[in-house]
Amino acid sequence: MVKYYLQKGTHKGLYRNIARTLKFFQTFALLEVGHCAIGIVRTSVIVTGVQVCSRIFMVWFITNSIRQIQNEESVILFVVVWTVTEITRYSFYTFNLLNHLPYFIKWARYNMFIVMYPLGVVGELLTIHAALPYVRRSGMYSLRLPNKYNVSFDYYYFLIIVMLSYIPLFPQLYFHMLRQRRRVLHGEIIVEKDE
Ligand SMILES: CCCCCCCCCCCCC/C=C/C(=O)SCCNC(=O)CCNC(=O)[C@H](O)C(C)(C)COP(=O)(O)OP(=O)(O)OC[C@H]1O[C@@H](n2cnc3c(N)ncnc32)[C@H](O)[C@@H]1OP(=O)(O)O
Repeated sequence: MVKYYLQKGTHKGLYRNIARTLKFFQTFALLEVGHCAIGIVRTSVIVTGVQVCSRIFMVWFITNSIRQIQNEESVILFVVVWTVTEITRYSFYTFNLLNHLPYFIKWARYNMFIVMYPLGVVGELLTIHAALPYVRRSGMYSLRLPNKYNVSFDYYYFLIIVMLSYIPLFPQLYFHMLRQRRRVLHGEIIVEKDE
């Protein structure tokens, strides 16, 4: 991403450039949910599931599907935030497994989210908001009556519901991380409700 920006001097076209890699790795992250479900990783399936599904949704059903929004600054915002977050998170896992975890990586894993999570949410919500006019105009992924299934679905309103669902869901993820932070950095014993 940095190389692209330095070479082109603009963020326009950056999403197209990284789209294939982004789609591959974000989809691959579904394995993380499986790992929690079968107990390889000791963390909440619900928290991990919401996190992974919201990203897959952003990648496939918003950014990849609506070409007109791919050059929005908000797309770059959430992509940069996800990237920085995952570099830190996977460095943490790797060094942890090697039993040589530098304190600054542990510190970064359990502090950076305080700023990165809200920034990621802002990027995602602004991107969905930017998509709304195109979705309304094109009627994409919508099913209008009459049809042979006798079912109607309006993707435009679905997106509004998705945006509203951040209000109850995001605090759950954020407080989960705050609890993890207290456990790992301050040694507090925390009992998760959904475990
Ligand atoms: C149909 C559409 C639906 C849409 C719905 C929309 C609603 C959306 C609501 C809100 C969406 C928010 C969107 C935001 C997205 C962003 O990412 S913004 C960027 C900032 N993001 C973050 O900072 C993410 C922070 N969150 C997390 O990291 C997560 O909560 C988590 C990864 C999902 C879970 O982490 P946690 O419970 O803290 O578990 P860990 O501590 O990481 O792991 C537990 C133990 O397991 C070990 N481990 C885990 N994975 C691995 C691995 N791959 N390899 C090796 N080891 C692993 C880990 O070391 C821990 O071990 P111990 O320390 O021994 O316990």
